[in-house]
Amino acid sequence: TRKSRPQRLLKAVEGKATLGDPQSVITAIDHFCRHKEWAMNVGDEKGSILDSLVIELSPVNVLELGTYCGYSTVRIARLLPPGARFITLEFNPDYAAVARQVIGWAGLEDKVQLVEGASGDWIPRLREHFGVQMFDLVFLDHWKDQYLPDTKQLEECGLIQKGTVLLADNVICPGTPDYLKYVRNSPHYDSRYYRSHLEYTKVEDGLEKSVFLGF
Ligand SMILES: O=c1[nH]cnc2c(O)c(F)c(-c3ccc(F)cc3)c(-c3ccc(F)cc3)c12
Ligand SMILES: [Mg+2]
Repeated sequence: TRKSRPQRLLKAVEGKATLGDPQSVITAIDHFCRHKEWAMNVGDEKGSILDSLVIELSPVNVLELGTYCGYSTVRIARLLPPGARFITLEFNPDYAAVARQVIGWAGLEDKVQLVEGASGDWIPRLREHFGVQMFDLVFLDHWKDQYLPDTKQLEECGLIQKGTVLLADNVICPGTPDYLKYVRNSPHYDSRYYRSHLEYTKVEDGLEKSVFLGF
């Protein structure tokens, strides 16, 4: 059967990137998505905003919800300090299989723990399963309807604490209205919108950065 889009994206990485060179993997994916086939990676424009935030935060414990092909996983992992811990959750096994290979091609497999399954099932088990106490950064980039319930579950499990930064993709396109209303109206979050564009297009989209202020 015809290869899937993620598999074609992986072929583009294998054909163009240099093994062990994360930047070449990022460049190869962006080229493929801009010139061959659009795919829902955070992309180069929003990716640069993500980079700046990771560099500024220098997070030790990072959670990504929604791995897809591993593009943002590579963008984040390549900037983490030694000893940092990075868990990325992916629901779709086909996406996870491609992401493992993309992350491997970037030479970052030792920095990332890719966990397959539903975020709602895994969030309550992260502490006892991975020994993580809290996250410094959570990148929300999975299913838009899951952003709010997963955030509430992370709060309830104590995995979001004073200073934790939530960064959410696609808050305009396709949009996450209930999540935006929550973080923007809650006295427990300091929220701001980074205006950008839907990956590889001129359509408006952006990232919402929300800092938890404590209960
Ligand atoms: O689902 C997503 N997760 C994470 N990031 C995403 C992302 O960065 C996107 F740009 C899109 C997107 C936006 C506009 C569009 F036209 C197509 C796809 C989606 C998305 C939205 C609705 C769907 F039915 C399927 C995919 C996602
Ligand atoms: Mg996205």
